[in-house]
Amino acid sequence: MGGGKAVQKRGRTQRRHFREGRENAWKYGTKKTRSDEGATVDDPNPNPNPNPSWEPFSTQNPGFEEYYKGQAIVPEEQWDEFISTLRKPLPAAFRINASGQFFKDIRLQLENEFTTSLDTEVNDYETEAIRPLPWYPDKLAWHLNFSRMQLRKNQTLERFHEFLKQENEVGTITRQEAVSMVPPLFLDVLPDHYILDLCAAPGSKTFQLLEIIHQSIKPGFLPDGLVIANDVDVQRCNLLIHQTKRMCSANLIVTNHEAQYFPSCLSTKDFTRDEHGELKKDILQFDRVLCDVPCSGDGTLRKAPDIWRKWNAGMGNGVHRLQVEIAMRGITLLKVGGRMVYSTCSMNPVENEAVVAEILRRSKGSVELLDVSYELPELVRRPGLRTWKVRDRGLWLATYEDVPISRRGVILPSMFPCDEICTSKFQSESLYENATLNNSEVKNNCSFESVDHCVTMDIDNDPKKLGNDVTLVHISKDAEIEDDCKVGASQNDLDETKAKVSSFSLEHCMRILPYDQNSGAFFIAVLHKISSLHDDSVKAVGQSNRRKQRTQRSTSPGLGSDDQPVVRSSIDIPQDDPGVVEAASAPGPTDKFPSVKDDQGAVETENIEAFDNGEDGNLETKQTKENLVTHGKWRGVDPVVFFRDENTINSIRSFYGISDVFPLDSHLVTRNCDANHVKRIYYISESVRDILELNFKVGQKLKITSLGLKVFERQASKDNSGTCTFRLSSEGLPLLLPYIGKQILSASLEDFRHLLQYRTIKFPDFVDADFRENASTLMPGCCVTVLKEKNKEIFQDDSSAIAIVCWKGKSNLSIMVSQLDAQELLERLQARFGGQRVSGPDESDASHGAAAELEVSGAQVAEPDFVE
Ligand SMILES: C[S@@+](CC[C@H](N)C(=O)[O-])C[C@H]1O[C@@H](n2cnc3c(N)ncnc32)[C@H](O)[C@@H]1O
Repeated sequence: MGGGKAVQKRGRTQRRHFREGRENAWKYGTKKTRSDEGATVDDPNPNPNPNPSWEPFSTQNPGFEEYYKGQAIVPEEQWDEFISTLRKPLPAAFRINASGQFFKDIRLQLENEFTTSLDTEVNDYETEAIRPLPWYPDKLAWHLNFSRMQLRKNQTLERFHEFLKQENEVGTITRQEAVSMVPPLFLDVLPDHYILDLCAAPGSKTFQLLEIIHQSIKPGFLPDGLVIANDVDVQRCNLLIHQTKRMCSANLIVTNHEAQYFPSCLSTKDFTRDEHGELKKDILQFDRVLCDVPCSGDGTLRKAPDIWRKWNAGMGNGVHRLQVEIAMRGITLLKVGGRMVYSTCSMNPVENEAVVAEILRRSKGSVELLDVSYELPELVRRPGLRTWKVRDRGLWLATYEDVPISRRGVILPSMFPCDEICTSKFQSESLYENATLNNSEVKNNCSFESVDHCVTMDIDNDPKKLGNDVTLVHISKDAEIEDDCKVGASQNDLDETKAKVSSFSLEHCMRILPYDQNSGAFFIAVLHKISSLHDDSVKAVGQSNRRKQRTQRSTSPGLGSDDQPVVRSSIDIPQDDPGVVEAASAPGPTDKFPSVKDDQGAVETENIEAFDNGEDGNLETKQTKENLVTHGKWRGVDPVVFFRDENTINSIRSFYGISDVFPLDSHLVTRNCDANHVKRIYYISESVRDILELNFKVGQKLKITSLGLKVFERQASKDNSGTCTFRLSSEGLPLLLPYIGKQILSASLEDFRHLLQYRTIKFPDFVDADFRENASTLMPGCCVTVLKEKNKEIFQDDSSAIAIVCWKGKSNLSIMVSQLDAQELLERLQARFGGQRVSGPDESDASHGAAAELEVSGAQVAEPDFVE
């Protein structure tokens, strides 16, 4: 535990240093710093400071300039504009959460109130202070013509800053780099799509994907599709869980796998026939796959200027192979007819065009690169390159033949723009076998902090907040970065005529450059799977998968059913499915797992659940305990179990009068096998349930770290008589609201506001006599209060219905809404219905609140948020 605290403290100090350093970079602008002096082309940092985190960031790196000039990434005459834009701070951007109840109000507020007031106040800017991004649909994404630092420092922007902070925290907006919003838009997602986000953390694109599938779904209904968001890094998975929790989706599964080995889930046990008599395969394949792969991150230079100092050509080379493997796994898991987007926040052709070309080469006509020039026409982008070079240890290499033998394990044929046939010439296993960069080596070689091109919230100074600084752990590996620049003294005599031009139509790829629309840089390619992959297309990847599995088997004793021999069934298993494991010997659908108790007891379970809920206090406990569970199938992650305790389900249904139309059976899950000790119950959509059942059939190959929407939480009150043991959760309320028939009140605007303002109100203090009466005669315990709008009947399934979870005590009614959410709701009500701006109990003279007796106290009843 102590260790955990120390780590936390160190993390905070590091983050503070990082922020200070970053701000200095902008303070000093592009002025030379000491570390720039005497820098040569091949030595970007000749004067390494013993404490580099204190050094103001240099925005110079001659190696960088030479590399990208050499790659002709921009026309020569535009170079100065390109490089000077890279040295300027990145303007902030954010998205409005389109599935939020108040998204139209927020958009209106931006269009009217803020656009005008900011333009007037901030008069030293030539262009508009804020504007919607022209290429983002429905004015849902906005660009600020000032940086995050200016936002923090400028007094006239303070109110806007406060607005952004609050809205981001409650989840109505998400701060995200503009270019990072692009890839999901090219996926062409529909609400019934099964989507796999292979490298998903910290989750900004996952959030977008969820928004798209939830759009236009009526309250009380769920989309048919789902998103599986995967990331190899468990800590970053937790950021993703935190980030996407604000979306309140029952259609999300978060998994923790190396994307290149993302499991195949194919059950050969329960094959059924469809209406045409065809065998229906029970297999996990996706309509859409997003491969937003780890990369060198030099497209985020404007946001993370420390990359200037770290950048070298080896970073892109070092991550190329992993990128190809992840992309090929994505293609393999994609349904025929499906679409995959490959993207990076790097400008480097070795990480971009070279990877796309290798996908096309390996898939031998089964995959095509789409021309999407007609989509998002207002987004300025440049065509992909057809020719490029590779740089290794100070040498430019035009073709693979130029690679010294000693470097052939690191510099791969697929990094060059060779044609389709060059694969067979080069793709011998031995070459790839030699390239043994594993994930941790890759981590050391590339700047993972920059891959976080989502800015969760970095505009205030709270170190507990999530932001791009969270990934600082990956910085400071400079010493381990193979500095290619130090080896070769200067340019070699490259015979430019030898450089090949790719035979693929790589101009269909898109490169977004910073100076075109004052943004960061990004690379996007849209691929379409025309037919199943040929057997040997996946061979390279498949073989390495099996090699990997063999290694795992020999090193980790408790791999569970993943550890079964690979058995192919006689039934037609798609060829593009490496690592298929027949499910015959796996447990059938069940809600108990024999190994669970052995691996982790209930205590561990509860801790992980708590962590899942963003209760930071439990993080250390979880981490400490997790250390104990270092092996075994679950390795620190609790398995998911269906919650089928009929007594509890019936009592919940009856207490809240939940209509029979709303299915609870087989849609509720927990992470605790012991029904008597379950603390939280989650709701899963039909699509998620199907995947979960398939996962059971195949022996739980998917390592699920989170899924579902929290709908009920256990409570214990002073007086248990007649009260349901589970209360409603705020996250789940919008889904359940249309089906709730009991324990529901409708309040006038005045009483509703008072409740939000004072949090607890004694019955006689309510203004509306009917409300007073109804509230006092309700069963004690959890209940719902819906706002009764003037001249409007309450329609609970009306998407505009505003409701909150409350607690009915002996003599008062209290809200079970966090302070921040209450404040936000008060402001939304004020914006929508007018009236005075009121604030929560902290700022007011809480006479009602002070007088009220808080009967929901007793720490077990509510989360700290709800207990005053
Ligand atoms: C570019 S970031 C993804 C950003 C994310 N898509 C978003 O929009 O928020 C790349 C992610 O890949 C993850 N990663 C690195 N290697 C991986 C691997 N082998 N398999 C899966 N994820 C990996 C990193 O942990 C990192 O979170």
